[in-house]
Amino acid sequence: MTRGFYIGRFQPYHNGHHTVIEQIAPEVDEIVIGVGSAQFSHEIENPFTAGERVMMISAAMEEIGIPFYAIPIEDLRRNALWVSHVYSMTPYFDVVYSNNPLVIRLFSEMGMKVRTMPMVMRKTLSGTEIRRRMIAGEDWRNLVPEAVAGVIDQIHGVERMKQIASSDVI
Ligand SMILES: Nc1ncnc2c1ncn2[C@@H]1O[C@H](COP(=O)(O)OP(=O)(O)OP(=O)(O)O)[C@@H](O)[C@H]1O
Ligand SMILES: NC(=O)c1ccc[n+]([C@@H]2O[C@H](COP(=O)(O)O)[C@@H](O)[C@H]2O)c1
Repeated sequence: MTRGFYIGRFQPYHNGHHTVIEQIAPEVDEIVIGVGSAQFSHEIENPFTAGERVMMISAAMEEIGIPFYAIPIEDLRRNALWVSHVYSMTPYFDVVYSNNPLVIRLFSEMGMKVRTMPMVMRKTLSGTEIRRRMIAGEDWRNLVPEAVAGVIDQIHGVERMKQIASSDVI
């Protein structure tokens, strides 16, 4: 039994994340998905709650069909303790998948096996670009799995983003 760990903020979960998970799936029996910066929501950079992000991930994972756990993980102001904090919240895992230099360093220093994944269409498949498009009223739906667009509609996510963006200016 091999378990992989993949962490992100998933603000929102998009097709870049989905492609990474499709690539991880054949290499492991189960995936532990860490929903990072879980304490943040209703901010321009972090509009969605951890629970909403769990809904997006769960909806998207249905079409991949591998057993998974989506686990919210709050940030900790002590990088040296963060890996232990993650371990305390998750099922055991054997390998970490990340492109985040700090995540790679912290897990590597603890002796964990870490794999990086190629970036996919990074100009458009980025949370930052998708949030920008949502606020600007541009098309973002083709950048996320259909099931994720459904969750964002259900929670009136775009309306929230626009409202947060306008009150940020005031
Ligand atoms: N297009 C992509 N292709 C492959 N990996 C990606 C892509 N976008 C993000 N990732 C990776 O997925 C993990 C989680 O990313 P994250 O949730 O921060 O998304 P993001 O698009 O980078 O978000 P933001 O723009 O809000 O910072 C990171 O390791 C990141 O490098
Ligand atoms: N000290 C900490 O709290 C700490 C350290 C490293 C990564 N993280 C979190 O892990 C996640 C990494 O995801 P990204 O690769 O999407 O940035 C983020 O939510 C980040 O805040 C937290």
